Amino acid sequence: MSDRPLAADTPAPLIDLPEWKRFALAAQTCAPRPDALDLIEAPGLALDSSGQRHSSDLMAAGEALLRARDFDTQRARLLAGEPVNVTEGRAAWHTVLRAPEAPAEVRAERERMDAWVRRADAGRRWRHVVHVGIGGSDWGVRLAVTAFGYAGTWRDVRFVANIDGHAIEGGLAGLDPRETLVVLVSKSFTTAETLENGARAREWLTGAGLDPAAHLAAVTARPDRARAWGVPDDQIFRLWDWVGGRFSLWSAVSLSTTLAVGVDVLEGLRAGAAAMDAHFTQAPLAENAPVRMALAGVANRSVLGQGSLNIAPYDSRLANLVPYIQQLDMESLGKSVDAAGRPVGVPTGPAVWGMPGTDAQHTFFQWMHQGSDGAPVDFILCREADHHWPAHHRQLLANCLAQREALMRGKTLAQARAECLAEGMDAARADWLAPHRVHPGGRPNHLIALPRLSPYSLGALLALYEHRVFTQGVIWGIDPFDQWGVEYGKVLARGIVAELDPSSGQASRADTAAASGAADARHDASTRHWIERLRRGGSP
Ligand SMILES: O=P(O)(O)OC[C@H]1O[C@H](O)[C@H](O)[C@@H](O)[C@@H]1O
Repeated sequence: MSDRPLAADTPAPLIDLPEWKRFALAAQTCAPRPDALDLIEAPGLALDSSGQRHSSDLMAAGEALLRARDFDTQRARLLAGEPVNVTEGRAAWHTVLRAPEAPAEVRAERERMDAWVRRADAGRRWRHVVHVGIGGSDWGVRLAVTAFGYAGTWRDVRFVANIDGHAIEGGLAGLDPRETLVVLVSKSFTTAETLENGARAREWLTGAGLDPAAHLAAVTARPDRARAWGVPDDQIFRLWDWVGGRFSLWSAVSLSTTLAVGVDVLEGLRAGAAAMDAHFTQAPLAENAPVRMALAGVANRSVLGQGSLNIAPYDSRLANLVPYIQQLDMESLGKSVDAAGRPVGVPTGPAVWGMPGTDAQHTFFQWMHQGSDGAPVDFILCREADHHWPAHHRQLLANCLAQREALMRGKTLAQARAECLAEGMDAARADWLAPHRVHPGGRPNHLIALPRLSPYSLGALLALYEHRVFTQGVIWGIDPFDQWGVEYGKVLARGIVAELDPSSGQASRADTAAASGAADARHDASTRHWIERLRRGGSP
């Protein structure tokens, strides 16, 4: 960790800035204007912000706010690989992983992995791939494999993330160990879930009479640990400390993606993301897609009090986009203090949730239309489908546009009453039913349209979200690249694991405390109760 002084990275408190007050006032006093089309054509996608509040005054206030936050300098520091992750004193240089002119060591590792995969393909090796990793070492790969391998691939890829033993049991069930490659992905190579699940897979290989080393590959920033764990050097692929886990799919973390759907997919993802990086760097702020999404996100969350953000991809192949963005956004922006440790003073990152449409319409869209809170929505669609049923695609697109229009337009009491009367109800019944059919409308949204779901457009989409998250971090003044909150629970779990083990000394300490009636100061009464009870397993 660097001892770099914080001062250089410490912005002024947001709420003290006159630019913030101007932005907040402008956001409060303008309305969404869906009749004024507000469209940006960015690489790989088009962003329609017509469903967000917008006005020339709000845009000018947003630009002034970004200037006050020294946005140009912060963006340049991100892209130059400077230590923008202030609390951990390191860079977040994911953009270089997809840069055509990447440093030699990055290019060399890309080539080494591609060559390894091509050799495996040529030899038709590894009918089954078991990808073991969690969080940033999992979601990007799941997303890409589902997006491009949705119709099946000759290699069967399974994902094992959870420490729940059922996950690894199911992940290995029915596979032929002789045909199986187990890919362990862990930046730190210390993550308990990944190492435990990896150990079960290794036992499974040994139990089948195989040399596990021949069936293991690893992707990590700590090749020394992977080597000590038993992975041969030529099957260890590198990432670097200066890449955050949730920003790492551009690296060898996507080994399983390339085994499932080809090295070209990863190349396409990188090319789309690199094009979005160039757009983020060069486009004027008013036409800069990530910046516009960030300004809308800050207005919705910090000014208008919207507590969540719904992601609605109208493409079933993008089912894993929701957890991917959940981690990207919530691990990055789920913080309440700025880089100097002061309260930000306004609500920061929203809860991110969602589900592909049209499933979502039959699950929670009722709440979006008429619930007391509602949520801003990012609608995502692909103009062209890759199947052969155009009528399905027309219905899918129609549903997306209709839901969006209903959320924007709403329906007044007078309209609802007139509708009831037109359906033949008498006036008394129309008066009674009409309030149930009112929609407030005015729900903020973006529409993001990809030409089709290509690796290029998906890469651009993911980079759009990465830069949106970064820009919101700059405005709020928080470090979007650390995740201290994840640590606390991990540390407590380590202690409780030992206490749950009936053979451990720690557990007997809890027993003794319970037997003597003395409170065990390490836990509250309820946690202590459950440790005791769960230690006994199924017995009463
Ligand atoms: O890749 P690893 O070191 O195994 O880490 C896996 C995951 O661990 C934690 O949950 C972090 O909060 C994530 O950001 C990270 O992606």
